Amino acid sequence: MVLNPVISKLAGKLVVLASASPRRQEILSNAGLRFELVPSWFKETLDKGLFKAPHEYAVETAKQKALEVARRMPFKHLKTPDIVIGADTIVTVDGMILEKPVDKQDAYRMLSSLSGKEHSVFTGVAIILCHEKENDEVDYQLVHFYEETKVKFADLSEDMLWEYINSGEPMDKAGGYGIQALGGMLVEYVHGDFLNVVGFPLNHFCKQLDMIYNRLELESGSVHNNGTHLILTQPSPNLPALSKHSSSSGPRPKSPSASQTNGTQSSPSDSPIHKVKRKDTESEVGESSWTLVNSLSKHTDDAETELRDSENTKLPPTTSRGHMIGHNLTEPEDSGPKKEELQRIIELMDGFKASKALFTASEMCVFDLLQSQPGLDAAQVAQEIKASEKGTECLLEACVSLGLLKSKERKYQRPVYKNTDLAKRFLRSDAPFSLHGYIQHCNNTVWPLFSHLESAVREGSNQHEKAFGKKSKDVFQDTFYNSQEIKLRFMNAMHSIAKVTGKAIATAFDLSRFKTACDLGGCTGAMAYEFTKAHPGLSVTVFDLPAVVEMSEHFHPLHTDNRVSFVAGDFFKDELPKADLYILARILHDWPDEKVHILLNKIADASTPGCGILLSEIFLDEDRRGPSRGLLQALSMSVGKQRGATEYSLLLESHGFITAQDVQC
Ligand SMILES: Cc1cn([C@H]2C[C@H](O)[C@@H](COP(=O)(O)OP(=O)(O)OP(=O)(O)O)O2)c(=O)[nH]c1=O
Repeated sequence: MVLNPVISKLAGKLVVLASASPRRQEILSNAGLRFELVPSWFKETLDKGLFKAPHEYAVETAKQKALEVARRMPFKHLKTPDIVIGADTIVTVDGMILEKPVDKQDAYRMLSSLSGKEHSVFTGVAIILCHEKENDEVDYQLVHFYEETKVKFADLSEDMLWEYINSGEPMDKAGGYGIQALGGMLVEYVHGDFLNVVGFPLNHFCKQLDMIYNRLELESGSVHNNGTHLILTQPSPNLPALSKHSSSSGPRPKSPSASQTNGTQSSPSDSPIHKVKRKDTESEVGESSWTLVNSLSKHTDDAETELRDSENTKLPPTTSRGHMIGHNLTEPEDSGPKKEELQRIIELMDGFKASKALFTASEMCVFDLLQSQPGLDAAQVAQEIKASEKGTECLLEACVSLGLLKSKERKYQRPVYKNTDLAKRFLRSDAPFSLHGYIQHCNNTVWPLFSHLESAVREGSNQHEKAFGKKSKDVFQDTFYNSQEIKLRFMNAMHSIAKVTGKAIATAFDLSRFKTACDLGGCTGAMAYEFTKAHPGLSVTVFDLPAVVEMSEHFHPLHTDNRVSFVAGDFFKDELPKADLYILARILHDWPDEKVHILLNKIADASTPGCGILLSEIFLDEDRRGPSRGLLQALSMSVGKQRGATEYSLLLESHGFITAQDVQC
């Protein structure tokens, strides 16, 4: 039995701890983790001067320790591990990085520099996920993060210092002390994770495992919606506004008692605002980033942005390789462009090429073709998709480099191609979680709009006319969307996104007390079906424009659930169907505040105490510095607006709904 269910996800996997540290072994085995011990041979000799902040040094060392073991095992141990864990602990004080002392004198220098002061202990952790490929090569997916703990030492007398050094304890420990033993007597306070000081940030590690195995696992439709949040709100029963208030379009008067009177009001510790700020608090003690080494896709979480942002604010690099020599607290000299900096810029410059390669391969049905006929070479693919051989070869090779296709070299013959798992799951048009429809929308609608971004920025208006020769005010009702083909494409896009994200949204909250729901702007009903699938006692009415409801029949044959019904209407004008729960998934960002108020007013009118709203959107960070996905989307939005959690909560509150729960999925 293990306390943390994430640890149990590793049962049956070959987990390797690439560390000789007895502390790390003890922490992880006490947590119930079963692992094999293969200490790393990597020498901790990275040049500290190359790192902008101390944690980067610790993370890089942890990565190198783990990678060395991951690469060695298939050859020396003749087995490939599933996961390799590496870690590196350092102590920083006054801009210096302290590792393990080389001798007693070194320990004395370290401990006297810590005396009477607060210092930081950083542990960098690298988790390497090894994927064996058919050709016996191994792909390494790397997840790394770090944790910072602040420790304050009491003033240490010379006698104490030498007594402690002579105990022998300092010698194999970063900073020359062991907080878990005699060294604990030197410590006045600890802020942060204690185990991080001892050598392994167990809590942060479990959170990362959770990200790997629960959130990012794309099995059974649960996906990580990078930045998508859901809010479940319910009207306060004490608000007269909820019973019979006139449905004016402006905000309802806010009752100061609203949040105090409802029993479900969150305490500060679990209020949505607090949770949205979770990232800020976490960033005080640690950050994480996701990189894929060698192949396939690249996951980036918000913390990676924090990592970049924090570069300028952390300690300047030490200039020495040693433990305490020559630190520099002034502005570091610009030693020319760093590899990672250039890489980041190049990634940004090339981003559009990767998108367009994906769109083109998808439009030309390459993934469908290679699904039905795996193992074709470039000439055969070119013939099937009616394209030039040269162009097709370039496209196929680009897709291989992006992790969308796999190629197999053959002696004296041209390579053959087949879909990667990613392409099988998301890119073929008939896959259960196909994003084909959404990709087509990106290629045919979003892409042309973005090609006029400069004019959009100059003019502050949408560029439909320039991109498509038609003006667009209300994207869902104007002439642009009047074409059947375009409407169907848009519905296809919404359908595919709803299918991929629907389960995560439907299961994010306990909805057992709701018997009826209304999915406003529910389009093809894909989301509604996910809700009925997840909640056997729930019936869902999809409410959307008449033309949409009419066309949604194209998608119905897939579904036979009689708990999903469709009602045609305009949610700004017509009466809303009665329901216990109103679902607003990816709706509100399309509209300015005035329109949002009209819609929320109508929901409030249709609601009785105890009813709820489930809101799913990309929430901007409170400081509006991320996530990029939301901010980039805003660039092509015409009348709508991206908002943060507090902004949404305030809009909801002004119509008598208090935020009951906020989750990120
Ligand atoms: C600050 C501090 C460090 N430490 C230990 C944890 C680490 O084992 C060590 C820092 O050295 P590391 O280089 O991080 O680890 P290591 O050399 O012991 O093991 P490996 O490289 O094989 O993984 O210091 C304590 O045990 N207690 C403490 O209070």
